[in-house]
Amino acid sequence: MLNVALIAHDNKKLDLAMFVKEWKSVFEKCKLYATKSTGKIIEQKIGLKVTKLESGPYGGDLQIGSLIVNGEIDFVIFLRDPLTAQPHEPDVSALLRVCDVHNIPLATNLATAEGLVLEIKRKLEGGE
Ligand SMILES: O=C(CO)COP(=O)(O)O
Repeated sequence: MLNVALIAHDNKKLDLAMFVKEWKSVFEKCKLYATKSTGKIIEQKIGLKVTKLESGPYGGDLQIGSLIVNGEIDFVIFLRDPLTAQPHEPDVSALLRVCDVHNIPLATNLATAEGLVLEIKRKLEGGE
């Protein structure tokens, strides 16, 4: 089982939901984690089960970061809003940093997310 964290800032939540819908056949084979509002949208709009953590501004990014440190996340898709300042920017940076510290594949835009989901699909199909 592959563990995937899905996170999106408000202006990117629709993009993420559409992306997850497009690749539902892949994501339904993964264990999904998300920050609270992102997870709710994925559950309600796509019908996938998601383990929901706190909302990003309330520490959810740090909780995902902690899961990464514990070796419990294999892939992260985090659609950030590059045009809006976030009150919890230090938490966002910390999450990105632990991905790099632990060499966890991280997509922060749809183009890279596409590449990442193809890699998830390849792994699920037993590819090395
Ligand atoms: O703020 C976030 C990531 O930094 C996402 O949090 P929500 O999914 O709760 O909106």
